[in-house]
Amino acid sequence: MTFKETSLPGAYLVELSPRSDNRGWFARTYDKAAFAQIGHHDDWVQMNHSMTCQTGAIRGMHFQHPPKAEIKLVRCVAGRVFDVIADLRAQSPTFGRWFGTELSADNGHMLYIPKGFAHGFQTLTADCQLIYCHSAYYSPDHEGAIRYNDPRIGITWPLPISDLSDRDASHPLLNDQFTGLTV
Ligand SMILES: Cc1cn([C@H]2C[C@H](O)[C@@H](COP(=O)(O)OP(=O)(O)O[C@H]3O[C@@H](C)C(=O)[C@@H](O)[C@H]3O)O2)c(=O)[nH]c1=O
Repeated sequence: MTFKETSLPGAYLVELSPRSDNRGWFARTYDKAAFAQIGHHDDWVQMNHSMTCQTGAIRGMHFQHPPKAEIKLVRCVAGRVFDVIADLRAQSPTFGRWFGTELSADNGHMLYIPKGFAHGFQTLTADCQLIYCHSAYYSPDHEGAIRYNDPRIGITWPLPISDLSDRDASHPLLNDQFTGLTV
């Protein structure tokens, strides 16, 4: 696997190195020693799997507040998604900026998302499935989110929105009082 740092420091696109033969291919998706090279030493304590039916659906933009802030490793295993992170780290030189990339079952890429980032995605095909590794347990009391269309972040989504949960449609917009997350 190879790690390519994104435009947001500490967030990496992880490309797999599949070995192919007549049967198909085999690829390592996590390697503790390899991830140590990018400074990752936490354990994964929870894995989640989601399926999103409609093309154009958005889920996000989610994070967990400290002390339950979490690192995520996200991979698309069916379909294609436009995966997005927004840097909410208080001391970050890229605070408020976003990064988006395509994750798909075909390209096998993963996105490594440090603590202090909001994460979301838009499906580019029907029936998209994502698998997440998390460094912290789900904690409803610490759930945080920013609105997918927050003008202070300005994410450019590739498709018209076909589906969005009521909750994701109503997250509060950022304001001057929000100076970032200390993680
Ligand atoms: C995230 C999560 C949700 N749930 C429950 C809460 C709810 O009843 C149901 C669906 O939850 P949500 O609507 O939050 O699902 P979803 O919108 O898919 O949430 C996910 O969005 C993407 C963008 C992320 O980054 C993930 O970390 C996660 O926040 O599953 C768990 O039981 N455990 C979990 O870890």
